[in-house]
Amino acid sequence: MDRSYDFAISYGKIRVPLYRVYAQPLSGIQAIPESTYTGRSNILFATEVDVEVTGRNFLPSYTEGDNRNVVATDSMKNFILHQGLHFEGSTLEQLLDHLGRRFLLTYPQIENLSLSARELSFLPIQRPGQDGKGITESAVLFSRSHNDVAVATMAFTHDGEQPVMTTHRCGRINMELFKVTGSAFTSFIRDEYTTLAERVDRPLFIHLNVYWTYTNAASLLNADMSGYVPAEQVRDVVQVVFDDFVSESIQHLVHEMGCRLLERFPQLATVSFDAQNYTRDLVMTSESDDKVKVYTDPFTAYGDIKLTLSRKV
Ligand SMILES: O=c1[nH]c(=O)c2[nH]c(=O)[nH]c2[nH]1
Repeated sequence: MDRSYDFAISYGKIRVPLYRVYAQPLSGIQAIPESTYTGRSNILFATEVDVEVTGRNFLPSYTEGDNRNVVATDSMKNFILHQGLHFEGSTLEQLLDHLGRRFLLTYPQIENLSLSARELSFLPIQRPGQDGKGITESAVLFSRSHNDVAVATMAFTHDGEQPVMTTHRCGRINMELFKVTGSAFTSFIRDEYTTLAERVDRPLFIHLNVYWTYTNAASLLNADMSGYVPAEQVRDVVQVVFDDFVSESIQHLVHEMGCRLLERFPQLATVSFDAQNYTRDLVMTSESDDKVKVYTDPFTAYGDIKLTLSRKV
């Protein structure tokens, strides 16, 4: 039998949980008008890391059962956890850069590597100050948050002896934003398939992922964090735009968000959005006050709107 097929192969480990305590605090962040965020203590720096190896030299592990160029995914997990202790940075991206370079130096057998990190969000609990005055944040107790989180992905390869980063993408995912008034969707194509009413003012509920890349990856990794764009600030800009902007559609909204982000952060090259439409269906309007309404979940399929804005070169 002829078995000369084309191959697309990769292997790795997904969701390696890493809880590093007392990592380097994140400071030196430029403040922006839309956000109070200027850094974090990193007393608890928690993330899940994915590692994916690509290349050709481990093809024999598939075709012949020859594992001589295979790094056991269990060793990858141990390597990540071990490096967690040596990590001296303060961001997800610095962690991936640290891991990527060391993976390639440690395992020359690995041709190309993609690493992703997803924040495991923990927020300090609020409590009365030790002096009995005011409310302060605990320095030891953190509450797991299942809100939106920061993500990052980086790819690495060898340039001679040296590991190099080839691509990067940062992000904030799982935002869920409900705006009760100030969003429209009208004047779309109407034909025999149209049941949707024109809505000059709809309650717009979206699930939103935002991603961005830098023009120069150095501003992303510099120890001087003045060019770093924290995912929390991106979230805050996106939220403020949604709050302010009366959109004609989600397409219109994400375009405005994208323009505002590229204006706010000149160091960024691209911003991308994946927005899902979870707009609720109207059930009833109050007879005495037409601002007061009840909505319920809509039909379970949802619209999916995507956009990438790139600065012209
Ligand atoms: O913002 C929207 N964009 C669409 O393309 C669309 N399509 C739809 O049915 N509702 C909406 N809302």
